[in-house]
Amino acid sequence: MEVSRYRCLCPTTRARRNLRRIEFFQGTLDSTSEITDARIFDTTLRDGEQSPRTSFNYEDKREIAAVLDEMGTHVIEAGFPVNSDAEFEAVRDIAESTNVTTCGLARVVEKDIEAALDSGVDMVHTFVSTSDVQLQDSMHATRQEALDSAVESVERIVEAGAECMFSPMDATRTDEGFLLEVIEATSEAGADWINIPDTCGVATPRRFYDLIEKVDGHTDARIDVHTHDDFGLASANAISGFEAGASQSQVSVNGIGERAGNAAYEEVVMTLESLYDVDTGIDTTRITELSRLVEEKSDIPVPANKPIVGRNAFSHESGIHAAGVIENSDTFEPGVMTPEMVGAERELVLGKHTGAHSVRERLVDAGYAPTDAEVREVTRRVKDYGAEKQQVTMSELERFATEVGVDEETEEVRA
Ligand SMILES: CC(=O)SCCNC(=O)CCNC(=O)[C@H](O)C(C)(C)COP(=O)(O)OP(=O)(O)OC[C@H]1O[C@@H](n2cnc3c(N)ncnc32)[C@H](O)[C@@H]1OP(=O)(O)O
Ligand SMILES: CC(C)C(=O)C(=O)O
Repeated sequence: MEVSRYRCLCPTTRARRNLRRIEFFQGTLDSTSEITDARIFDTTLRDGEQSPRTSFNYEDKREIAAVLDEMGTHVIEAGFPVNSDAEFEAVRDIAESTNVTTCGLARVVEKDIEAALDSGVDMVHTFVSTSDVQLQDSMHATRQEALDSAVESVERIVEAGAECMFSPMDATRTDEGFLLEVIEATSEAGADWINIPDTCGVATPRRFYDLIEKVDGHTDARIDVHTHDDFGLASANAISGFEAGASQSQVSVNGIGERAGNAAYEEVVMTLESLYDVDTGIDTTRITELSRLVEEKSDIPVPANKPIVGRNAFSHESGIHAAGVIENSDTFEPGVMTPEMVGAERELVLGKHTGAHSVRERLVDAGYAPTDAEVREVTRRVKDYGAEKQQVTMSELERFATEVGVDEETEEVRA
């Protein structure tokens, strides 16, 4: 029930934001939840594009990559070069036209790795299944074959001079002894990054923390995590990975990706910034713009209640909440995250749950000078109208004000 935008309740400057953080977190950030190293690897153009029924054309990929680059994203996985000529060209173009570290995906297959290297990306991300179910029924390979091809692939990438990321696919459903053996072997072969993928989204934050902590003890490579949202835990697991020592998380804008998707760019970045006090270096004020761009290009609508980028993320209809927010937005918003920080706007929405404070604010904002009795009467009409599931727009509010006979504010009053 959108009716109006409510701006400038609480000016947000970086200094104020930092001050707030200190107030909110005094004594609550203990050493186990500290995150010191946090980089963002965006896979919107690779895993995000694997969303069923989604495909980005060349221009879409370029446009999305340009915004991610301008925002200061650390790595962009531009695609899977062996997929097709069009994909190869798009990846090559992004590698050439951006300043960011670019990455291309490759199976542990020679032609995939050569295609990725030829595309000119800075980093090649190679992966092999390590869980028994995938080895048996997807790759049709033994553990030894998977291990050998992983090592050979890493060696080839390192020899070619590209940065190398290795993923034991389905790590969270892999026998732990074998997982550690593959990680040790690929690390020795020269992998710069070991990515731990929760391919089928079965990790929980606690279990994922334990796994990342264990992996950290078996490699000198930097650790990256790739989490899926089958149980709605992708972003929580990504953060848990950071807490356990990972340096980087793979995310996608709006959380798009295979099945239920990946950890969401906006959720992971804002959690790091606002709840862990990490300066990611990313320009968060463009998050809403980025989300709208990916929504349009992917054709995957963002749910209204999606954290940070959903239409309702900074909207208030309930009377109690709106009344509090009118005085101080920290009353019913996180406080450590404001709409300004993500390039969004706060909205006071009028409907069945609206209270008098909100109505008064909207009327005054629109140039009226209502009495208390008039506010009560307009509020009654707003509620009745809203209860019929009708949208209470600004023009409805003005109609109610006219019907009730609310005076417009005079020059004298204004002075
Ligand atoms: C969890 C992930 O997101 S993994 C990434 C998944 N992304 C994609 O698949 C998107 C792009 N994929 C593609 O364009 C195609 O699947 C290609 C080009 C990679 C391969 O296409 P095709 O040769 O037609 O094979 P197809 O896709 O039907 O089957 C996959 C093949 O890859 C093999 N495979 C799967 N994972 C790996 C791996 N990590 N390393 C080596 N081979 C692998 C399978 O065993 C199967 O081999 P087979 O053809 O000998 O049976
Ligand atoms: C390629 C790998 C990292 C992947 O996308 C997954 O396991 O989900």
